[in-house]
Amino acid sequence: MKVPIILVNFKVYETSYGRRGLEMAKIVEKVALETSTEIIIAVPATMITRVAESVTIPVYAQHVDGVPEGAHTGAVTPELIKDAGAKGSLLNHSERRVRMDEMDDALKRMKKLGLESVICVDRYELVAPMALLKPTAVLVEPPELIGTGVSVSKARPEVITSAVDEIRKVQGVYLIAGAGITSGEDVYVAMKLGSDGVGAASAIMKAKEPQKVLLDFVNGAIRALEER
Ligand SMILES: O=C[C@H](O)COP(=O)(O)O
Repeated sequence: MKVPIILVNFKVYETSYGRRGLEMAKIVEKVALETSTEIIIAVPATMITRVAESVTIPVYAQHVDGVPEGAHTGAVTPELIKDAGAKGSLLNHSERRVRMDEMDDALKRMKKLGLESVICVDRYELVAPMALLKPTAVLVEPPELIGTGVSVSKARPEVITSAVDEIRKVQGVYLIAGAGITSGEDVYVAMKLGSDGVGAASAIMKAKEPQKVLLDFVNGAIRALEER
């Protein structure tokens, strides 16, 4: 994982799967290559192999289950996503919670498999406790702003600054901010407040011109880094 971190969560938007999902992955790859910036995409589990075989950017799962191998119908385990070609996964997104004991187990197995991990939390108070589990990054997102187009950078900047204070208590874990990130300015502000990057979904997945939006994001991130 490299700073600036830009993580595009495909969720299950209609642009996330099939031919359109593949096209979206290619668009993200194009922007990543053109700007020499790493952009991570978290795709539906059913798309991991197809996408990972088609693009050079890091492909993540959106969720993993901490259940052991064996009789667990429908589970998506760390071993399965690794085998499918994923480089990492989100864990505990507010739209896909994971029980604490399962998260701990999933994380241990992900580390063993060399997979990156992004634990999502819905409030800054959970940043340090989750960072102590030593994921690659913690993603803080106020759930009420997710998908609204009203960014955490503008509406709840104190969430980012408090989360930055929390992540500093633990060495070697990145902090990502998300929820409602819509423009390069939102990315710029999130990073100026001290985050290592952003997570975003709707602004890109629902955009008429996702390439333009993403390019704006990357430019905002680069501008913030240059001013550090
Ligand atoms: O993982 C991504 C977040 O839930 C942000 O979603 P959003 O950009 O649609 O607000």
